Amino acid sequence: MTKPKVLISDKMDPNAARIFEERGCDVDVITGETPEELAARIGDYDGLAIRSSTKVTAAILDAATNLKVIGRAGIGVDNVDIPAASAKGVVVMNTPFGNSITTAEHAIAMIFALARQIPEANTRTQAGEWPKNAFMGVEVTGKTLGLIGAGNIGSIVAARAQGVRMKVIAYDPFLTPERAVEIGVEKVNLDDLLARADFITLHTPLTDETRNILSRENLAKTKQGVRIVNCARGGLIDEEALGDLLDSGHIAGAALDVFKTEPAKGSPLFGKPNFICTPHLGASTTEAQVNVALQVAEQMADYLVNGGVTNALNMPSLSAEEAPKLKPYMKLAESLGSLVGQLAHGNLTSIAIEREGAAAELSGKPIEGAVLAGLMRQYSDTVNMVNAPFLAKERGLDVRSIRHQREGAYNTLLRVTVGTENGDRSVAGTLFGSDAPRLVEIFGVRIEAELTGHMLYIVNEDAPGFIGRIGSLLGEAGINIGTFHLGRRETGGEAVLLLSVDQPIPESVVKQACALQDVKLVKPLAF
Ligand SMILES: NC(=O)c1ccc[n+]([C@@H]2O[C@H](COP(=O)([O-])OP(=O)(O)OC[C@H]3O[C@@H](n4cnc5c(N)ncnc54)[C@H](O)[C@@H]3O)[C@@H](O)[C@H]2O)c1
Ligand SMILES: O=C(O)CC[C@@H](O)C(=O)O
Repeated sequence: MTKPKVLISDKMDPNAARIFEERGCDVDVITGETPEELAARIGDYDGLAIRSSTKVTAAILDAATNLKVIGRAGIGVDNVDIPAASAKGVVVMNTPFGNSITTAEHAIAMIFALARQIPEANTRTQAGEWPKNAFMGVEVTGKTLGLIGAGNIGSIVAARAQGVRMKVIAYDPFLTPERAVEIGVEKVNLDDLLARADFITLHTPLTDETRNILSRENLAKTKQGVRIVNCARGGLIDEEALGDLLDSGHIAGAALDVFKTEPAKGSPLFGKPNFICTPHLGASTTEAQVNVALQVAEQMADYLVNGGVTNALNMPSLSAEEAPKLKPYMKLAESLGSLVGQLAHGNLTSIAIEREGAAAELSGKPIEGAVLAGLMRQYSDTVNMVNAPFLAKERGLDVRSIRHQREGAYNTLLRVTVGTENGDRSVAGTLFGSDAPRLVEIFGVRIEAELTGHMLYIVNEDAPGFIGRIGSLLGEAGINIGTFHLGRRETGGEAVLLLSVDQPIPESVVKQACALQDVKLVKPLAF
């Protein structure tokens, strides 16, 4: 088997390259390329490991003909066009926890730097001024810290701030009352936070809801003398309004690690005495960079080599432990999806995926992704588990996953039912042993067959002599039959024949089969 190839395109701790190699991937480290250079190179790679400098745009993804996974060594993925990646079937992963402590510590450092004006005092002292009377700081003890966003980083900031005896209030619409109690913060609304906080720190992603959350209007609602820290994302604060309120003295100080436009090389905030900044250093500690490099390489290699999915933003997680258990189900699910896709006529309006017995104990989402991939392959060559759910949604397909606790005739069973304008059509399959997928029912007829390679599906009237006739036809056409499976609704009723053959069946032979006595339908299949 050829080794998966990974490109590391941003400066990353060398542990990442080592892990990729140890896990069986070939790895190249090529940083600092222009988008055009990256686009010209990316077609060779199965994986792309990045930090924040590489911008994975739709144009890069268009050129990424082999790409299967993008791994962000860090949290924010605003430099990746996730909808475009999903549409191309590329998994996007991040490392949501590896740099949280480090970034929270940076926010705390900014709070202290602002409270005691350390950067400016340092500069002027080293300039020989000894400006002892120019600086009067504030204590943080007893002050109110307002968190906007109380997720991973916000809650670590809360714990550290409580350690220095600050009172912590938080605005986060997704923070449950129980979690607020657990992390010891008072949950408040945004106006309340703006009115009460002596220090405000931001810890949300940049979304349509959070963009400009500290707008001119909201900044004006803050307490006189407030100090503001942003180590989350540029774009959360109106930088121009911030500058005006720093000048007017309404805001006593501001510390930014992140800017609306990065690299920020000429902000109007620069040079203001009560403004301090760092060049997006929130995650820049040795510990955090080792953490995220190790994690991203482990996760990406796990996906490329074993199919395990961790911390994906556009696909359900699948542990490396669960991945091998799910593997035969994925094959079964994809074959069943493919079978209904090939056989159901008319517009598909809905699909139901039922799991029973042992299958009911497994994660439903990956199985759903595999069924949809099999089904949608009728419409697109580039479909896979990542983009199939998006394609299905685009086509307006109503997708339902159902988990049954009932005992059935099989230890484990998957049933796929599609709704068409001609009614519902359903197929079902099981695993023989622990890993051999088998079809067990097709449109209400019991039949046992392995869905593999080229097959021929025939519906006929159950009558003597038919099997001989179809055998002779295929034999005369030089087509070798591999396996032969029969099922019927009732004696003398409708019968189903499913046979595997060693080569594609020519159209002329299909036509001859259609013309045989008692035949109602002939359909070549491919898996
Ligand atoms: N400066 C850096 O180098 C650096 C390093 C790491 C992370 N970050 C950034 O820090 C931010 C927070 O990271 P995290 O790991 O804590 O993320 P997280 O997802 O754990 O937490 C984000 C929190 O924001 C909340 N939120 C979402 N929408 C909101 C809204 N409209 N109003 C208020 N709260 C809202 C969410 O409920 C969640 O609790 C991210 O933007 C991340 O990219 C920056
Ligand atoms: O990689 C970096 O240095 C920045 C990381 C940070 O912005 C993140 O979102 O994880």
